[in-house]
Amino acid sequence: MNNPFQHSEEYMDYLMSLPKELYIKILENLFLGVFVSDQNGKTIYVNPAISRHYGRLPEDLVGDSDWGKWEGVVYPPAYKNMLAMKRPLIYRQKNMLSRNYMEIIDTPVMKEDTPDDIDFTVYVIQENFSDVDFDADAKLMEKPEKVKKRQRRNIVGESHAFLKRIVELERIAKSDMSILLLGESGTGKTLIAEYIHQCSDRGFGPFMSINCGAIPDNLLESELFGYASGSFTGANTRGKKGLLESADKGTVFLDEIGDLPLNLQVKLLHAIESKSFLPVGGTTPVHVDVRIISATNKDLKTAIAQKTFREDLYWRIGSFISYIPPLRERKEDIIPLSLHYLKKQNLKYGTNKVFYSLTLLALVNYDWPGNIRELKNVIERMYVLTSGSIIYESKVPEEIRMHVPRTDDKFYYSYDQLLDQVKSYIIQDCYSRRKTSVGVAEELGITQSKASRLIRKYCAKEE
Ligand SMILES: Nc1ncnc2c1ncn2[C@@H]1O[C@H](COP(=O)(O)OP(=O)(O)OP(=O)(O)O)[C@@H](O)[C@H]1O
Repeated sequence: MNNPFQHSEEYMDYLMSLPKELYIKILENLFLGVFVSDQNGKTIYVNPAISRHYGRLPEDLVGDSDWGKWEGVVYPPAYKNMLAMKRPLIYRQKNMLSRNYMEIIDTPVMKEDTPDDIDFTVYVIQENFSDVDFDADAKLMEKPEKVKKRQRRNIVGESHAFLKRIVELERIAKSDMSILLLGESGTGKTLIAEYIHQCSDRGFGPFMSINCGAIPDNLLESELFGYASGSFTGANTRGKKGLLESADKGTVFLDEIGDLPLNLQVKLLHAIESKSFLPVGGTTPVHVDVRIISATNKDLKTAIAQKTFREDLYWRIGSFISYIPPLRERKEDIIPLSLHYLKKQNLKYGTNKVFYSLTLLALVNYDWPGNIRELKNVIERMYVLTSGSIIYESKVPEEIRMHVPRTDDKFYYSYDQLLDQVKSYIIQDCYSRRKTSVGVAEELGITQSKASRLIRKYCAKEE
């Protein structure tokens, strides 16, 4: 297609005078994924944003004309249709890494002298933004100091599933509403609770947290509410402030609230409603001004039905309820989080280690039952185990490397794609152990030339 918007000669001259580095920087910093293929379908340019969608590094894709590799992550392929129609195509594809839909625009650029021939094709890829709360983002833009705060914190996440919650919580932070964070262990509830506190007007006040499930019941009451002098044997004679009092003008984070014993649930409910309570053994009420943020990975609705959690307390602590999705439901965050934790290790030890692309792919394909806590541990472990500068897939713990993605979504993988994935895992695993095509051929009972071909296909860089 010829570009209908032709520049004037002067403007063209101006564009030509700009340094090449500027164009590279612009493309490299685009949030949208861009890649370009030549007239034969060979990839000639890939920007870093593509890694977010495909879990592969640009350098691993450039020079590649094996569309099967791309089709393995995006379904259905539309490239051939675009070539036949010779006009821009706009369509949606399901990203096989994140399971989200992406919007893609393929634009063929025709040759100047033979306008029927494609010179190259530009592909622009973006997530589906339909569920983004643009109003909330616009409000944040009006308040640069808030955005700065957001950047200051160590909260990493680019998926809409995650960003949507964060933007919502940033808004709620300003009010004094109680917040209940629900989500599996390791999803970042504690980190987010601290962030809410930072974003709130209480940010300069204290942030006190307690794990209700980790402290024996008999100590929990005095930890929370403090005790009066001489209230029990062994107690400090001057008495002790409890967590609620220490957090006055700040925020109290009650982690594992589902483990709070029933008698303390009653006392907590009363303290929240009257903004005062009696310390253990005390007779004078203590008045406090605190905001309560709670978290649990338990199903509180079931606990209410089983009468182990009070419904009135549930509504008190959960004026706003936010569900922090597990990592397997926001796979787009795996690569940014992995890079974040690798960067931290590099900074700590003054090194410059990088991931091999298949390492990242293996991480993305795993379900992470321990969520971000597990991911962080795995990155730190791989970092320590790598003596060179590239963290190869062989350093990924075996249970993660051998994990074949779930296939409960039938539309998700075709039979051929599934077969290809399995082949890829077998070859990669065998090659990471045997190191040579002779070894792979021997172990799998195939000819060496077939082994070499499969290694080139599935572990291209390592051969
Ligand atoms: N979005 C994030 N960006 C960077 N690091 C994160 C993020 N979310 C969580 N982490 C890190 O993952 C680890 C676990 O997070 P956190 O303790 O907040 O989870 P949790 O949901 O409170 O877990 P639990 O329910 O077991 O208490 C921490 O080291 C935290 O710093």
